Parts: sequence; C-alpha cells; structure tokens
Amino acid sequence: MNLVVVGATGRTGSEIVAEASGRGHDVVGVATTSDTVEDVRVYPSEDLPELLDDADAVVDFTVPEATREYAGVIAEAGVPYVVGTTGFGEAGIETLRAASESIAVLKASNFARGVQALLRVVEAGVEALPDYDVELTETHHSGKRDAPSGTANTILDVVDSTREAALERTHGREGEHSREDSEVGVHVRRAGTVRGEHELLLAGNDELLTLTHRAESRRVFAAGAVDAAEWLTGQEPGWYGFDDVL
Ligand SMILES: NC(=O)C1=CN([C@@H]2O[C@H](COP(=O)(O)OP(=O)(O)OC[C@H]3O[C@@H](n4cnc5c(N)ncnc54)[C@H](OP(=O)(O)O)[C@@H]3O)[C@@H](O)[C@H]2O)C=CC1
Ligand SMILES: O=C(O)C1=N[C@H](C(=O)O)C[C@H](O)C1
Repeated sequence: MNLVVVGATGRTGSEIVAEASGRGHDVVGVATTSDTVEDVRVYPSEDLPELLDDADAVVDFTVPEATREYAGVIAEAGVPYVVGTTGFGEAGIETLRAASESIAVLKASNFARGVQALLRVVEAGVEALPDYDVELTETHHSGKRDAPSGTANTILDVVDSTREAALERTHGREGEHSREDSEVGVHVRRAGTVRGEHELLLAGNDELLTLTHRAESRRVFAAGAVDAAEWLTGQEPGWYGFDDVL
C-alpha cells in the first residue's frame, strides 16, 4: 500500500511511519516543513495534493486546523482517510462528515485495541450500576494540546448514551462545590511523558469500581492506525470507527 502519513515528524506520526514501513508499505510523510523520519522522506504540506495522486490511504495525526484544511483536498483526490487527530469542535467534525460523503473516513480518538474493549466494559458497568456516581480522570504528557483528551470525551459519550441522559460535565472542582447527582466530574492531568491513561470511577453503595486503560508506548496507537488504513482501502465512502476494523 502507498501510505501518506500527515504529521509524520510528530510523537505519534513518527511511530506510524516506523510501523507502516516495518510492514512493507511504501510510506511518504507530510509535515509543515520537509524532513526525514526513519529514512522516509517527509514533504512540506503544500506538496500534499501531488502526493495524493499515488496514495492508497492517508493517516492524519496532526492538529484540528490542519485536518480541516486537508480534508477537502483528500476527498477530492478520492483517497481513504484515517483520522487520529483529536480536539475538534463541531465545525471540524462537520468538515470530516462532509468528506465522508465521497471517501471512506475512519475517525477514532484512540487506536489502542484495549480502549475499544474499555468502551464496552464502561457500557456494561454503567448499565449495571445506574445510580452510582461517575468521575473520569485522564493523564497525558505535558506536550498535549487538547483537554480533556479525545478518548475521555468518547468515554463520556458512552456514559451518556448508556444512562440515556447527558450528565453535566464538571471540569475539576474548586471552592464550595458539592456534588450533584446530575454531574460527572472530569479531571485532567498533564505531566512528564505519560503516553495516555484513562480511569472511570463508579462509586456508590459503599463500594468503588475503577476501569482503567494505560498505554505503555505509542506503538499501540501506531499499530491500530496502520491496521485501520489497511482495512479502509477496501471500503465504500462513509463514516467508520475503529470498532469496525476489529
Ligand atoms: N487517536 C489516537 O489513537 C491518538 C491520537 N493522538 C492525537 O494525534 C494528534 C497529534 O499528537 P502528537 O503526535 O502528540 O503531536 P505532535 O505535536 O508530536 O505532532 C504533530 C505533527 O503534526 C504536524 N503538523 C502540525 N501542523 C501541521 C500542518 N498545518 N500541516 C501538516 N502537518 C502539521 C507536525 O509537524 P511540524 O512539526 O512540522 O509542525 C507534527 O508532525 C493529537 O491530536 C493527539 O491527540 C495521539 C495519539 C494517539
Ligand atoms: O495526545 C495524545 O498523546 C493522545 N491522544 C489521544 C486522545 O486525545 O485521547 C489518544 C491517546 O490517549 C494519546
């Protein structure tokens, strides 16, 4: 497969370049400026339209502004598009949804297989404990831009859809702030080089249940993203998630 990795010089993109090259794919990278990663050539972003001529899939781990900028040109070129970037507002999601009318778009906030399993366990736990308090804590490296993480928002969406009523997301607490039954506390930590930890706490009836996923290296995201790209090349235009691949 000819694969274009946008964000190839980044923390995660560089792991994706290594993973895809290791599997024997022909990889080119794109970043804001030209570079080399793992002996793979990285082109400046203005070269993207030309690189798409020969591409079988694009994998994007950048920033929401870049994804929004490139989605149109990737859709025009008709190339399947795997999006790992997080932190989109509504307009960003709309741009990707529009692209999915003409190409296959697979967007996931977390390409670790364990997180897909966690989402199923969260659904089961919240369903089994309908009156318990719910609090979410996520921890990431100090370089992360968006908060809460994309995965945290996905977990909270699963909690909301399982409870059939959206809980009010309370971001940290300060001063006089007693807990309401209608809220879910969301706690964000940024420190060091933490690859990504998510913990959902369910508490009530004199007991605690904690559901935790911990990524130990970025290789887990890279493997999932390349699995997704390999799977997406055979798909019809539309909107897909990582659970479709597994
Ligand atoms: N879904 C998942 O499983 C995961 C998602 N992520 C998400 O991936 C994203 C990237 O994270 P991370 O790797 O830590 O970020 P980094 O800051 O390490 O890397 C960002 C990359 O994007 C490139 N980039 C930035 N702006 C542009 C642009 N306008 N055009 C082209 N390239 C651009 C940078 O290139 P340059 O340096 O040249 O500017 C760099 O290569 C985040 O949104 C993060 O949340 C991260 C891990 C797992
Ligand atoms: O920025 C990161 O590093 C990560 N971002 C994703 C997110 O926002 O959920 C996935 C993973 O936790 C690592």
